[in-house]
Amino acid sequence: MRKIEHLGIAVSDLEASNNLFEKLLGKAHYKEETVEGEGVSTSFFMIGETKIELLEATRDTSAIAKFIGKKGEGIHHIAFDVEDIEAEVARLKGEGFEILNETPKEGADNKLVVFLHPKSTNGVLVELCQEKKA
Ligand SMILES: CC[C@H](C(=O)O)C(=O)SCCNC(=O)CCNC(=O)[C@H](O)C(C)(C)COP(=O)(O)OP(=O)(O)OC[C@H]1O[C@@H](n2cnc3c(N)ncnc32)[C@H](O)[C@@H]1OP(=O)(O)O
Ligand SMILES: [Co+2]
Repeated sequence: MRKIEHLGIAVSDLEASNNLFEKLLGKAHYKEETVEGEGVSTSFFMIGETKIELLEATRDTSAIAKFIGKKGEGIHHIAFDVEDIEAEVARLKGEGFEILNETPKEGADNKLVVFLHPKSTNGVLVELCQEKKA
């Protein structure tokens, strides 16, 4: 793990939360992106070397919709930047962590992503992110 890539925050209204976080952080978000595969619309703020990722569900079956339905808005996951996601998945599997998708999938912000089940990480949903190679 090289650094915290982003903190994912589940929100019900992306536009309203963009305004709130722009006031909070004193800066505008630098991109919005929908990831249909995940059923999310995202918005990113750069804070030093780390990002805040706001996530709104685009469909009822999305993980974000289910999370908000159960727990309300709030911190949803922590994402770590990794050099080699396949190697990291193999290492973590060997360490006994539960990998939710062994094959990396399309993430936002030009990433390949893998998730670990929160029950194997002290109740914290963990995402691994590798920058897609050009
Ligand atoms: C990829 C685009 C973008 C990016 O950065 O590029 C994203 O970050 S997309 C983010 C949204 N996508 C995901 O979260 C994908 C991975 N998540 C999942 O596969 C599910 O959400 C899963 C497996 C974590 C939970 O799904 P499930 O259907 O099992 O929901 P339950 O409510 O039944 O949860 C079971 C159990 O886990 C606890 N839980 C659920 N979500 C979280 C969470 N975010 N953090 C911590 N714990 C979580 C939930 O409370 C249940 O625990 P229990 O003790 O049984 O109540
Ligand atoms: Co994320």
